[in-house]
Amino acid sequence: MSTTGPGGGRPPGAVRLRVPATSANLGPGFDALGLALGLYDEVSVRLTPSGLSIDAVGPDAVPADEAHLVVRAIRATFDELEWAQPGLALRCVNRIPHGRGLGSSAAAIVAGVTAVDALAGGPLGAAGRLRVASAIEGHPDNVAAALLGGLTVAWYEGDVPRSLRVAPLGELRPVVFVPSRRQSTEQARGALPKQVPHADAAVNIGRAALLALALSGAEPAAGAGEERSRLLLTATEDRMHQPYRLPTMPASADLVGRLRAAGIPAALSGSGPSVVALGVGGGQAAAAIGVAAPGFSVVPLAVDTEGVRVEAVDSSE
Ligand SMILES: Nc1ncnc2c1ncn2[C@@H]1O[C@H](COP(=O)(O)OP(=O)(O)OP(=O)(O)O)[C@@H](O)[C@H]1O
Ligand SMILES: N[C@@H](CCO)C(=O)O
Repeated sequence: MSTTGPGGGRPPGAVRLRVPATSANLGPGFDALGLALGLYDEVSVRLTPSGLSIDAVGPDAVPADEAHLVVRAIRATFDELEWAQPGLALRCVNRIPHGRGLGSSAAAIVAGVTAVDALAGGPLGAAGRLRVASAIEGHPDNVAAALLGGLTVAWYEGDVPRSLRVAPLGELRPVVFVPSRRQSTEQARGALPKQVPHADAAVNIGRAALLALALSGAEPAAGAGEERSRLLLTATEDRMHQPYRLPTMPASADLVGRLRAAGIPAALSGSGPSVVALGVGGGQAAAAIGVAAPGFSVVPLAVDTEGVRVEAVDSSE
């Protein structure tokens, strides 16, 4: 690692940004599909001569030292740019609940990587931000949606993550059901088998392709709202991860089952235990909200179409 930034010194400055929650998988799109949601963490980063201070507000406890995930992402990005590590003063307003399947870790990582890239004048670019953030997160689906907003597909070419974004259907009205219980993504990935039956993989390929088309506005033959709802119900079926994870989350399993029985396209959000309902139009959102969900907070959310937003950057300090 070099000990200097451009011009021979520590890059100066401060940056403030907001970053959205994300729901990954959406049923069949395991590790590939992501949807950005209108719920935001806010992060301000100021570079200082030395030391580390973290002022974090939010319902979940976070470390106040170098283990803090935003700090780890900032450090990784300085290393990537081969710049000397600065002191840091962070202020975080955390609204995305942690360990619930709403992409809190991806949001923290994207915030750190984007903050440094913005202060440095953008040398990483979109591809570099995705690469650095995915390497920390371990998979690119939440990260892509948090960076780009909207509906994203993420994949690897060799070991290089790539992503594509579309603005999803304007009538999409996501509702998330958030339990108080946490489950780490690492734990939830531990429930997955090394191999799945070929027939299940084939079903998932068809469902994921259908979901991407249906969510990005491709018209069902008859063009009617009800038809699209039915398509989405089919398109959110999954045989790759939920059959293995849901038995470890009985309340989420029960809720997904009851929402789907009511005709509402529902799936685990990310690795759970939150559940996401992908209703189309106000009627389906209201129907989802009306399904009894004891133990869950019911949160209707807009779709975020922008991704992480740098709200202020001052490189002159
Ligand atoms: N804003 C934050 N500041 C610091 N650490 C955070 C922040 N958000 C998340 N983390 C860290 O990430 C952990 C949660 O990550 P995890 O991947 O298990 O769940 P998630 O990202 O909320 O859900 P999912 O990945 O399934 O969408 C927290 O326990 C915490 O250690
Ligand atoms: N695709 C990841 C998302 C985690 O939010 C998983 O299901 O483990």
